[in-house]
Amino acid sequence: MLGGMTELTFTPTADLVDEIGADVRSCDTQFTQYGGVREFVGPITTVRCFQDNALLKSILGESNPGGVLVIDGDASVHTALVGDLIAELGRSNGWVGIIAHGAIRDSKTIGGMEIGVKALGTNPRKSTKTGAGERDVPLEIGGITFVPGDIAYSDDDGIVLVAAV
Ligand SMILES: O=C([O-])CC(=O)C(=O)O
Repeated sequence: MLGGMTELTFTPTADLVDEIGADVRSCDTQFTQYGGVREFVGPITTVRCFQDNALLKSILGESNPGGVLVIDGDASVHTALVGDLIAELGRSNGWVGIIAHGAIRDSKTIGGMEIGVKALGTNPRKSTKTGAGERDVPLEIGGITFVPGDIAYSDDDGIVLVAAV
């Protein structure tokens, strides 16, 4: 046994749409791929924070093999929510993906890392580090609700959510 964690099998998002049909939860937001991994799947943890990244950093500091962190930064690209150190922290703790409704920095380095990272854009400006924000809350992004525990499938075509069984 490997700690009881069952690895989820990646399925292309277009195949999921074909399987699920009209009720599919596919995110309309046009994210850019920045990570070295372009296809990932995993149960989501959620966090909402505005131009402040202390809370998301502490979450990515928790061991979560196979997990995907969805960050709602209210679409602000004024500051970077994730840089190479935070992305590496997540990768080293088993996280397979980070989806940031906001900006990142150190994009060149992140492009060589073994983790999926999607974001709206980049900005080298740092976020504040007060810890403000909320975790494990439903997030409305791109016309769908990201509910903690949902399974996110992410690839070059988009992001599809499936309820956990
Ligand atoms: O510390 C930050 O605000 C983000 C950062 O640069 C990193 O993760 O490397």
